Amino acid sequence: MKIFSKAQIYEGDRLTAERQNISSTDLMERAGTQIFNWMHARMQGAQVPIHIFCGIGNNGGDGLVLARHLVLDGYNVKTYIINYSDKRSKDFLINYDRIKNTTKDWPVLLSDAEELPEIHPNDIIVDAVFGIGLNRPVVNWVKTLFMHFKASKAFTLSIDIPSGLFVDKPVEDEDAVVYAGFTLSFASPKLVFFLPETAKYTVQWEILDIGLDQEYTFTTQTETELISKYEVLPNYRPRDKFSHKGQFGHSLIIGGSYGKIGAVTLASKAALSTGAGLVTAFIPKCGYQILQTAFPEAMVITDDSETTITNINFDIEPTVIAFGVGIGKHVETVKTFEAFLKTNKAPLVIDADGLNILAENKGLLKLLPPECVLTPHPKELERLIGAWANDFEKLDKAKAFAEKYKIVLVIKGANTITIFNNKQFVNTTGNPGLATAGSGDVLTGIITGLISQGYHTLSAAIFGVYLHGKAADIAVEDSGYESLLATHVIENIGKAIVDLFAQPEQHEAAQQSQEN
Ligand SMILES: NC(=O)C1=CN([C@@H]2O[C@H](COP(=O)(O)OP(=O)(O)OC[C@H]3O[C@@H](n4cnc5c(N)ncnc54)[C@H](OP(=O)(O)O)[C@@H]3O)[C@@H](O)[C@H]2O)[C@@H](O)CC1
Ligand SMILES: [K+]
Repeated sequence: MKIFSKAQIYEGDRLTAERQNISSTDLMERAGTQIFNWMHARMQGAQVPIHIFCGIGNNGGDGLVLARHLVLDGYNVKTYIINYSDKRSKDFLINYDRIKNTTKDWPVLLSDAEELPEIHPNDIIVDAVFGIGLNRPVVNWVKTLFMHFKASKAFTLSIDIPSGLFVDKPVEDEDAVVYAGFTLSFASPKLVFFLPETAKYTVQWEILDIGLDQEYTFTTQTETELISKYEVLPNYRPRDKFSHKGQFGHSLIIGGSYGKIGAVTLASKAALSTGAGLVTAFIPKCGYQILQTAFPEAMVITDDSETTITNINFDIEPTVIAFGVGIGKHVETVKTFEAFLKTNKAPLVIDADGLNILAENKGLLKLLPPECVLTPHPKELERLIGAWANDFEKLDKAKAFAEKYKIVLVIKGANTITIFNNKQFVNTTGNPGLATAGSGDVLTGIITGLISQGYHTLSAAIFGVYLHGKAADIAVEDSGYESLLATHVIENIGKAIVDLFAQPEQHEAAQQSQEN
């Protein structure tokens, strides 16, 4: 799913009105009506007190449309205007008149924090104070109002975006943002729903289709894409009946050190479980028996050293090489890595201490093969690109770094973001269970296994991150978050692949067609 920028959303709204020959007021009516339908389907007329807080721009206008429909349908509604500015938008004013004329229900005007209404924990708050038009910090009394929402413990439904959250800037004051239980967003989710510092402002989100011009939404290129099943499926490479293991490549996993042979075992298992034709592990001598016993499907080549990697030397022709899991940073390891990079021609996936070696020897970066995959977690990323002040600066620096060295950068996190060529792909699968030992090794193996069978490194990174998260999502159904082991993720890669082709259950299908 595309994530549109603020400018693209405004342009989409404008073009839609123009091409469909409707007014912006009609589009607002659609938006507000969609929210009403969503609430009505869930509330079925329940008389829970609903407090609707409307700003004076178009987000507030959406709130007024919703309020009008709820009042006309007999809901228990109280509407407030948050009078933070005199610059009321045209469509706000039209809907302000409409609610007064059709319902005789005059909204309450709030201009300071003295007169805040009482809100009970079982009430519902609808937050239509600011939308994507927020462009500066909110004034103090509005901040107090947002804190009042939070303190009430009432369920909060935000329209389009939690008020106080910028679309394209970091939050400076955490109290000046609404904490939403649910956000109903128009046209596309906002990038901030997925970034570590701002994801917490909405527990859940859903997209409401307001019928934006289809040609515009299909043809517009976005900097950010949200990755779910429907984005990875078209890139899936089906196998034909007469395929043989020679077609799926040979993965070489270079890594391990004394006490860390498990990392290579996990990565090797994951590569083969994702479909690599053959897997060879290149490990220190001490790991020979361990690996052959723990994972007989893999072949093993040993280094000259008993405990570390000191001399990368093999006579096979791997399709892809993974470097770094469990490897350590021994000076001999660094030396042999440099020598290896100078002659290597195979696609490369680098993880763990492989990344730390790069960070400590930045001269090696220019030796990386084109479109090399790097999979740092935030600490490893910081060592590579330096510290950042906020998520936006992090993404900017990461994009510049990826561009400079022409690499595919996989930033691991709750919503892993893959960066290549100034585009960012935000993953949607995965869960807190993945915060466990070895889960990164498994991801390295999955990505390697995909490249091995012919996926382009970028597709392999995006698809691999998706599969890794999905396998974990399936696994936690049995294990719960706490008991999830990296091994369980490997065991469920197959189910994650099968799930790509699962037909949705009937109720899911109905919901999807409603959403589309
Ligand atoms: N476009 C369409 O057709 C559709 C749009 N839709 C809806 O419109 C929403 C966007 O509406 P919007 O552009 O009117 O902005 P909104 O967020 O309501 O803010 C209002 C104004 O407040 C101002 N302002 C900013 N920061 C401020 C601050 N800290 N303190 C005080 N004032 C501040 C700033 O104006 P300024 O003062 O800078 O001129 C801003 O313009 C969008 O999220 C969606 O819900 C849907 O109906 C679908 C159709
Ligand atoms: K809002």
